[in-house]
Amino acid sequence: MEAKRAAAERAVSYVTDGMVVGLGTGSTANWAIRALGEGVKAGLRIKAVASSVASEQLALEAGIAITDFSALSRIDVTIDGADEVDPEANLIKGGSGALLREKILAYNSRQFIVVVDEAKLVDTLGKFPLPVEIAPFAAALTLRQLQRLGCQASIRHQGGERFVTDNANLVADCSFGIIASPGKLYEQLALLPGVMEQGLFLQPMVSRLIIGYLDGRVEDRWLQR
Ligand SMILES: O=C(CO)[C@H](O)[C@H](O)COP(=O)(O)O
Repeated sequence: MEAKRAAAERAVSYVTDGMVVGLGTGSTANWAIRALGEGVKAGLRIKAVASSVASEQLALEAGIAITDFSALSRIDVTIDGADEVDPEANLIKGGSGALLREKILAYNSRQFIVVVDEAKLVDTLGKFPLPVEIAPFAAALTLRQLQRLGCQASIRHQGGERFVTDNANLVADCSFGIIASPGKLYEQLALLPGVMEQGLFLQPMVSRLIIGYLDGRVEDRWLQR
């Protein structure tokens, strides 16, 4: 918890007056939202856009005003977590099912800052099942196509019910074990009808990677974008 918090708080130190800030989703992003809320209470002036209903609620509770996606023409910085990070800073995201809005924010931000604890670092992506957001009406067909790519795919459930995203879609969790070529898989998934978004976030997308360690260290890597 402290490692996630330390990484998130370092990321928030890059937010300055007048910025439009994209808010990620998940426990690490939540630390960033809380820290931003403290900043706002102390006088920081920002506009924020949230990647999920959950993050929007937390932001409002923290005193951060939320702007609608449709009202934005630019996003200065988005701060978000990840489920896995490989040595090239390619990511798996979507553990909380917010991948579609998260990717729109990341792609449209001048800076995309990823905040993780050291447990998220991997040599090769794929141990964490890759979340893929799919259209509900064609779920069975799309699931079969995903399986043909060499994974075990299943529809995500929560509390005994199918998990429904904030965009009214479903999530297929795809266990590949090892993703030998993230670029090739990205293209294959991008070509599949019924796939609304995939949890692979490939470089060059991340502009800064901040890693919190259990011993209290924070590693802050600037990556050209
Ligand atoms: O992609 C995400 C949500 O869709 C999260 O950033 C990812 O699941 C990491 O979560 P946490 O910070 O709780 O470990």
